[in-house]
Amino acid sequence: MSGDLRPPRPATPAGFDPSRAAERAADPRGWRFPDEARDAVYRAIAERRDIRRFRPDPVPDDVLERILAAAHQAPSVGLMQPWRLIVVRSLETKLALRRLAQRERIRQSAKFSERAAHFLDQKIEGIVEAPLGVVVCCDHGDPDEEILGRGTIPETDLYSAACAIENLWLAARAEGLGVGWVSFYRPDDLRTLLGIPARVEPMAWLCVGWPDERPVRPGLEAAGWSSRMPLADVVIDERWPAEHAVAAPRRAAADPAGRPADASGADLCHPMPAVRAPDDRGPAPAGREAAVRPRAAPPDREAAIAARDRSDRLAKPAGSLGALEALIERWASITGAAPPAAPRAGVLVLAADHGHVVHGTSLFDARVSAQVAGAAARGQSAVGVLARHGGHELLVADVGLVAETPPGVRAAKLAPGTADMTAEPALTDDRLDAALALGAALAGELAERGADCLALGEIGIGNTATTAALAGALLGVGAERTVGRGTGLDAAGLDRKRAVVDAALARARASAATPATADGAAAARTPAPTADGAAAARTPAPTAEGATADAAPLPARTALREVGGLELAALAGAAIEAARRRLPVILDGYAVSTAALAAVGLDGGLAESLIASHRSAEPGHALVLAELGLEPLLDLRMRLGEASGALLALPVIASAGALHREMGTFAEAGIDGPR
Ligand SMILES: Cc1cc2ncn([C@H]3O[C@H](COP(=O)(O)O)[C@@H](O)[C@H]3O)c2cc1C
Ligand SMILES: O=C(O)c1cccnc1
Repeated sequence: MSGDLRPPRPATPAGFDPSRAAERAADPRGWRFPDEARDAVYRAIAERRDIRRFRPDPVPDDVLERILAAAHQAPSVGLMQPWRLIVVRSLETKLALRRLAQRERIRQSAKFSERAAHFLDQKIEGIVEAPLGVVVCCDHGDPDEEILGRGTIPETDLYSAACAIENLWLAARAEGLGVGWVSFYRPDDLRTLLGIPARVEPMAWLCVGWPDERPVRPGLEAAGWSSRMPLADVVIDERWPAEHAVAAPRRAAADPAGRPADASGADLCHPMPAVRAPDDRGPAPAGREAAVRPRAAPPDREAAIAARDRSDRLAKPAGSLGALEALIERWASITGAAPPAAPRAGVLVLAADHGHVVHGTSLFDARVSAQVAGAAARGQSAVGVLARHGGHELLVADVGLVAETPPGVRAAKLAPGTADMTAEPALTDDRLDAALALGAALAGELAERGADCLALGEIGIGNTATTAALAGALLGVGAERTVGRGTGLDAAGLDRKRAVVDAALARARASAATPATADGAAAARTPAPTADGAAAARTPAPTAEGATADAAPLPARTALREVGGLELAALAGAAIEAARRRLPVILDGYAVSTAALAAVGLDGGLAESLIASHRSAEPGHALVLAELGLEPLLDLRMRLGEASGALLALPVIASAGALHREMGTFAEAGIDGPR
């Protein structure tokens, strides 16, 4: 017993396992996992995929907690644990992020090939499809706090948070959960949406849910985009090789054999952060801004998923109907079903005049508005012909013509035109309210008469100048970006129109910034609170190219009141009413789309009910559509108005409906599915 003369074993140091030095020396590999467990780790790594399609089934809380705990076990420099994990379940938030991502995609679309655009499309849809969003943020904390290891490399907190993302991703794979990393948004947009403070970096939106695809190799590789580089290309012996001898590591070309390896799972492009202005789409604002309460019906996710599932089963290559598939899904999410094979539109064309035409903002005289409205009602103008041939019900209404209401046109005049927007607010608050209500009533009337959707149009000499001012006010940009030729102004006319629009914008911005007055109109002049509680007039907005805007955007109600017009305000009311009734709103050109942008400012939920028919030749239209996150179905370089573009898109919508409803599935048509 006393034969063992070795000194007593020192106690195991705190935080270590009980192995002895001799044991470790005898079996240096003794710390490894049993083979099966080790293989499972490598398998999770090798079979991790960036997932884009998700089932709607919920993720149980215990599974979610395990993957969040895995993220939280990531290594971090100085044990700073900078990650913050925001779990998002709200459909409203997911829809809002999808809009932001769509907006970025449209803004940057020129940079993408068709293939890239397709990948991004799918990625963006994943935001809404996945039951969960996990936003991984990095809290930079106090830069002066001493953190081990951060001294020379300040980005170490980001590196650490990236490890947390990978941990979550691998754990999710082991659980059978899919993760899709989305970074196609402006960080400031996401900050505003989720109330994230400026010192915190939103690094990734992770879509998390049960996958509705089980890819054996990366999507980008399957599409022949690129493939995993050989290990030897990325591992360097001892020293960086001389640059002239070996080309810098680059992405490998596609490997047609498709080795089962992964490529980047992250987005194709990371937009530079830019300052994004809050708008007035936050909580219902106080005072007059609140006159129109959010009323849009929520999207029907189940119907949208059912439509997508059917699209996938139809006898065609997956996704081959392109934008029509997105259209069908949107229609289903609005109405509960795919488009009918012959949708009947209620065509609402609202006519009014504009005070600023005295400055020569149109090639035509104000009296022409009523003449065109009369011709429309008689079936002689463009919308008259298209509505007749399409078999759609057409309602032309005078909501503010200077001339007498022509025969055949609904008499609903609120005023003989607007005031001159360069000199005073184009509308009073009461008139604006009346116009919103009138548009809603007219839309309701068409809905009651059985319309499947609402096609919106306008008539009003000078209304492209009003539209340019409204778009400028809503987007925080100047006339340079929003004014086009309208009915066909020459260069001098264009200059005149720009000057008028800039003058109106300057007056409107000054008026909106004026503090309270005794007449009680003050509430309406104060920028509405935004999602993060700040004033709307805080920061300039990014413009379509991502540059900084000229000025702070104005709240929608303020913008409508300051520049008008009566038909645009009534169109906004009509769009809101249609969305409440689950009717798709088919936008026409520049004027209608800008009215819809104002309507979205009054009721954010409306955005999901909009369908863009065409892109007008008016240059500002693209800006407005991008802001709405909408891609038009057609681009025919039209610049007519009246709802002509909306009616031209209806046969496309009808065809999408017919295809969706009447094509056979692979099984029905006896066609073999993909290998
Ligand atoms: C004959 C005629 C028919 C039209 N139909 C639509 N518009 C379109 O042009 C007008 C807007 O352009 P601007 O701002 O340059 O005046 C609106 O009436 C719009 O509906 C017409 C214009 C004219 C002249
Ligand atoms: O795009 C439009 O809506 C438009 C363009 C020019 C004239 N009227 C309307």
